[in-house]
Amino acid sequence: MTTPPRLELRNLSKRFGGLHAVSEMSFSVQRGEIFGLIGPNGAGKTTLFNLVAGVHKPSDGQVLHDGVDVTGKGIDVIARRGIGRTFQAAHTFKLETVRENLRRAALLQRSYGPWVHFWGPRARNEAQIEESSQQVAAFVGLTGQLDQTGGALPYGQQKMLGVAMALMTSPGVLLMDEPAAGLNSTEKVAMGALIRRLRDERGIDILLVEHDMRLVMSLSDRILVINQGRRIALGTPEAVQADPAVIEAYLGGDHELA
Ligand SMILES: Nc1ncnc2c1ncn2[C@@H]1O[C@H](COP(=O)(O)OP(=O)(O)OP(=O)(O)O)[C@@H](O)[C@H]1O
Repeated sequence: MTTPPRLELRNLSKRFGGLHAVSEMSFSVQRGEIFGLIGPNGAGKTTLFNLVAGVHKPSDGQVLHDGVDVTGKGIDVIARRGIGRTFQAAHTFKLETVRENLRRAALLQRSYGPWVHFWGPRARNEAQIEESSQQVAAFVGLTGQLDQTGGALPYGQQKMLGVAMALMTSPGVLLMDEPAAGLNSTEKVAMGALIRRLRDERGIDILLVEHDMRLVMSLSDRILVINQGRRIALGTPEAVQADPAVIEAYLGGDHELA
């Protein structure tokens, strides 16, 4: 029996009233893959991302994770299945230490849904959480900052903390929404290296939504380009950059395609 793809979208659509934000989208993210998702402003990237993450319910179509239909499941179920999403820097807890942020992220996964009363924070082994926090902090380069408050970290490290928090839920696949946004060029290089290590050293597959073309082109194995909610190209970075439909979609846009 062949192994199912990590994520598979089948004819997925999302309408907001009369607006077709995502239309009949089909693609799969394979094991060991960094899969880029790009498109001009308003193309439907965030909507698609939120459909996979369980924030929105699709109007039509299916989402499969490891071959299991998870269509329309909520964020709690999605997270518990091992589909993680990075926390935006804005969603880290600024007044709490890095260690406390990581602990919260570990507990979040347990504190949703009907099991909340059984899975109260105490039910999880605190020593285990501390050990994971140290491992995750070391992995993203925040060991020396464990006792600093989130708000005291430079912005680049706050974004690293957002990735670290996602790792506390041990995801098999990670949805990353603009990990490079707001970073300077040195921080972008560090974030790119981290994303590669997530795949290479932790075996985490990545669905990457990113406006920084240089980064997405250099990291992704394959890239899906969407515009007005529809697929316009899917292929290697080289193939999509040379695709006339992609060049056309970006002409006059804010983003350079190189
Ligand atoms: N909750 C919502 N209600 C109504 N319309 C929405 C909603 N969310 C998104 N849209 C619309 O759906 C379309 C796709 O938006 P989306 O945010 O997914 O695009 P995007 O590719 O992520 O854009 P950007 O690159 O600017 O973040 C847009 O026309 C947007 O206005």
